[in-house]
Amino acid sequence: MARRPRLLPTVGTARNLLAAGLEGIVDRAPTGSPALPLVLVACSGGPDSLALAAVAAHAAHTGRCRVGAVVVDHGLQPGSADVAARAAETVRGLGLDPVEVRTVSVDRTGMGPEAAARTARYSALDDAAAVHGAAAVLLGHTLDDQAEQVMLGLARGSGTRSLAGMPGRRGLYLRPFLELRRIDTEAICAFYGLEPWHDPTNEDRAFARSRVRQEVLPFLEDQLGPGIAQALARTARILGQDADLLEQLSSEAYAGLRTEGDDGAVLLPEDGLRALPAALRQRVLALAALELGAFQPSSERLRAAESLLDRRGSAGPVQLGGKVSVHRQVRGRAVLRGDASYGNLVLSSNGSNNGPGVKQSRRPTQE
Ligand SMILES: Nc1ncnc2c1ncn2[C@@H]1O[C@H](COP(=O)(O)OP(=O)(O)OP(=O)(O)O)[C@@H](O)[C@H]1O
Repeated sequence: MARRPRLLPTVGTARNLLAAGLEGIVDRAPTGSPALPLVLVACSGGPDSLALAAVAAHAAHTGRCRVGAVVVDHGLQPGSADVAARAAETVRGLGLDPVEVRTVSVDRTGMGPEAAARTARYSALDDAAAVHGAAAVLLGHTLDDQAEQVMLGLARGSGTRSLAGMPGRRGLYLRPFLELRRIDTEAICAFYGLEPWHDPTNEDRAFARSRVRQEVLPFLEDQLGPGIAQALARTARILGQDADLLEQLSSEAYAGLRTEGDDGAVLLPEDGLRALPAALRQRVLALAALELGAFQPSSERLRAAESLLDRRGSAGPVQLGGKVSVHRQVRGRAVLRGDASYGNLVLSSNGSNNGPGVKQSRRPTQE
């Protein structure tokens, strides 16, 4: 009989990471209860999610939870159905139950292929979690994925939230392996005798992420010394905490400043906005835009909105996206005195509520 290799320290670390991630989720039900919570592994058949499935199968054997899996077939490459079927068979072999293959149709309108596949995948995972009443969905992202994400964010000139990378937990979704290296997930697969599938698109230089993985990070490691991936992941953790704080402070500031105008418009007093640090001012403007139904406005649009505070008299509108615009409204007396502190920034949806002196058809001050 083939002897099982000795337990790798990495396997122990991975089990501990998963146990920590599941804390507060699986310990709600008593051990052995018929209503054990179900955890679903989102499994592509690649090394990261296959290692996660194996480690999660071990968690199921401890009797604390049930573990199933969802394999999504994006149908984008020839043979994708076979890859999905093989992944499903492998995780069934690990004892996971239920195991589902979901075939999705990827709508690429207005999106790159990666983003379109991601959107379709998350919608399938959301649905599977709802159908099975899952307590959590596990994703196999590793420290290397996090480092690549931060690097790509730096290259785009992103802000704090984006540079904070992927969260360890958001809603139902958990990423217990964010502190593991990709090389570790390969070792875990080898330990369990699993043969992961290697996605050829991960090697495709047409994708910026592949170039970061294959060329940029190895180059930086060569030039700056080892540990660059860990350093980038550490930056993500630090910025994640900073972003949480900034978001909390801006929510509080928004609640303190916001009043309602006519037709559902949101009024923000200029003197209150000016008194805020710049980092909060733009976030407060973004919160108002989000409340009115815009997507997260770009930093250029937010800067343009903020610059209305430097104008004399009524000004704008500046478009913030999603039919939400902002204009500066100054009361008559204030215009005469040139006293900006008497004005409001008025955010409204559908171009309604463009205050005195601002014609609806006027072009945005800045895009
Ligand atoms: N087709 C899929 N079906 C189910 N889950 C998926 C699928 N593709 C990705 N995922 C989930 O999203 C995570 C990140 O996916 P991504 O494509 O960034 O990495 P990957 O290199 O494919 O990961 P892996 O090594 O697990 O295949 C995966 O670890 C997995 O949990």
